[in-house]
Parts: sequence; C-alpha cells; structure tokens
Amino acid sequence: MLGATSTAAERRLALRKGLAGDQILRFPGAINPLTAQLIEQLGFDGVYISGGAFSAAMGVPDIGLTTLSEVTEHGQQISRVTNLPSFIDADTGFGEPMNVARTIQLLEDAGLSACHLEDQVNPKRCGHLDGKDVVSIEEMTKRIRAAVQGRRDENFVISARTDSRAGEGLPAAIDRAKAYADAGADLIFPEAMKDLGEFEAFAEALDVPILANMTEFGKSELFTASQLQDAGVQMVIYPVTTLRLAMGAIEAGLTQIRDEGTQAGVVDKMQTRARLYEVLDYESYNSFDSDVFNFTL
Ligand SMILES: C[C@](O)(C(=O)O)[C@H](CC(=O)O)C(=O)O
Ligand SMILES: [Mg+2]
Repeated sequence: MLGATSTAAERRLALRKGLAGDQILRFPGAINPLTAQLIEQLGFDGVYISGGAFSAAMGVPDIGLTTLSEVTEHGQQISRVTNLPSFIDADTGFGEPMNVARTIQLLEDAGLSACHLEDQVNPKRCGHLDGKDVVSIEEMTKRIRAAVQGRRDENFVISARTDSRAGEGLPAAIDRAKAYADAGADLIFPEAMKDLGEFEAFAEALDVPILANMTEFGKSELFTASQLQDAGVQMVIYPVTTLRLAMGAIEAGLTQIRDEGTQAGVVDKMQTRARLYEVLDYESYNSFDSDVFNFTL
C-alpha cells in the first residue's frame, strides 16, 4: 500500500545477494508503476526499466532523445512502488564522464538499485540494429570509473554494456568487457549475442556476473532462463516485452472498436476492474480510512 515498504538500501542489498546466488534473476521490463506491481506479485526477482520502451511510450525512437530528468523521474515512479530491485537503462550515461557521475547520484536518489551504461557513441541506437558505433575502450572505462566514483551506496550495481560484438567480433568484445570490469563494473551486459556459446564465452572469461538481454525481434534467439543459467548467465531482462504485449493488444482492440462500433467483443481480453483493484491492493487502503473500500463491485 502507498508504495514500497522497503528502503532503497534494502533493495540494493537484495540485488547484491541475488547476483551472488546460483539462481538466474529474471527482470521483466515495467512500462509503468502498475506493471511493476504486477511483476512483483507474479514472483519475479526484479524490475527492468527500459530506455527503448520509455522512449517509445514518449512517442520517439530510442536514439537518446529522452533527458536525464525524464528518465530519472520515470525510474523513481516505478522504484517507489515495488519492493523488488529496479534496474534502469542509463544509455550512454547522459554526457561526459562528469555527467555520468551525476547521473549515478540522481539514480541513487531516485531509489533505483542498478543501471547500465553502454559503450555506444551518441546518438545511440537499439543494440539489436546494424551499424552501431562504439567509443574507444579508454573513453568507456572513463565513463565507468566516473560512475563508480560518483556512487555513494556501494550496493548500487553499475553494469557495463558493450555493443561491440557486432562491429569488432567476439574476442574484442570480451577484451572490452574485461577492461570494463577492471574499471569497476559490477555486471557485464554483452549486447546482441548470436548464440548461447557466446554468452558462455563471456561468462567463462569474466569474474563478474553476466546479463542476457532477451529482447524480441532482435539478434538473439529467445533462450529460456534455465538455458541461460546453464550458460553461466546470472540475470536476464525481458526489456520491451510488456510494451509489445500491451501495444499488440491495444492495436487489436482499437481496430475492433473502430470496425464494430463497440468494445463489447474485446471485453473478455481486458483486465477486469476487480483484478485491477486487487493488483493495486485497494482494499488495504481501508486501514488508513475505512470509508475507502466500502463499495461493492
Ligand atoms: C535493452 C534496451 O537497451 C532497452 O532500451 O530496453 C534495448 C531493447 C530493444 O530495443 O529491443 C536494446 O538496445 O537492446
Ligand atoms: Mg536501451
């Protein structure tokens, strides 16, 4: 009720413990706070907050147009309603290394548990598109060192994503990841892996945990959580999945309303009012004020 009952520090600690455990952590993307509540109630390990989904929801492509303030506010709205750790996409860090340090502090202040920074140039693009460019190893390690320096809660997880697999090949991407881990990254996000063997190669080469991005319509096959766990991966994100599910349903429903003149034919596909109230835990607001939940559906 009224948001998370845990503190940000407790959620970060839980994430640290989870990453040190032997079970893969599953983080679906939350497109809004309500989705995060559902993710928690369905028993997932954490909530991912996607830059791609957020920019799409704002009506623009994922090319770094959303601002640090917008992203932080969105992250805060989500992290404050869930007891799960929340992991946010910080793109290239919103500027030069000094800006990256400040980005980390704002994300900490917003109650987030983790973020990832990527080695793409600006303007960045979705990691599963062709023609990406990356900055030099030196520049990316500067970003990471600045992030680590800016961090005030040592349990805030800083993840380094490398988009170099496509342009530089697997061995070079692994070398980059090693340099990023040496610079202080707690978790490595190898973007757009071609197969399970590539995840395995990263996991074998590195002492820090590995994240797998199971985004649909991308370069990676959709492996199961247990396949990824067997390949040595500690965390999997389903970043844009809830947006795609919702938008697929919204488009089908709107088309039917347009064509049939009523939504009656799609009502059975909707979340009911009763179910919505259950997810929101409407009833428990009665403990504050017994006049709140005194109606019948
Ligand atoms: C993970 C990602 O950075 C995101 O913003 O969610 C995207 C996902 C996508 O566009 O499918 C990515 O670059 O992989
Ligand atoms: Mg992104």
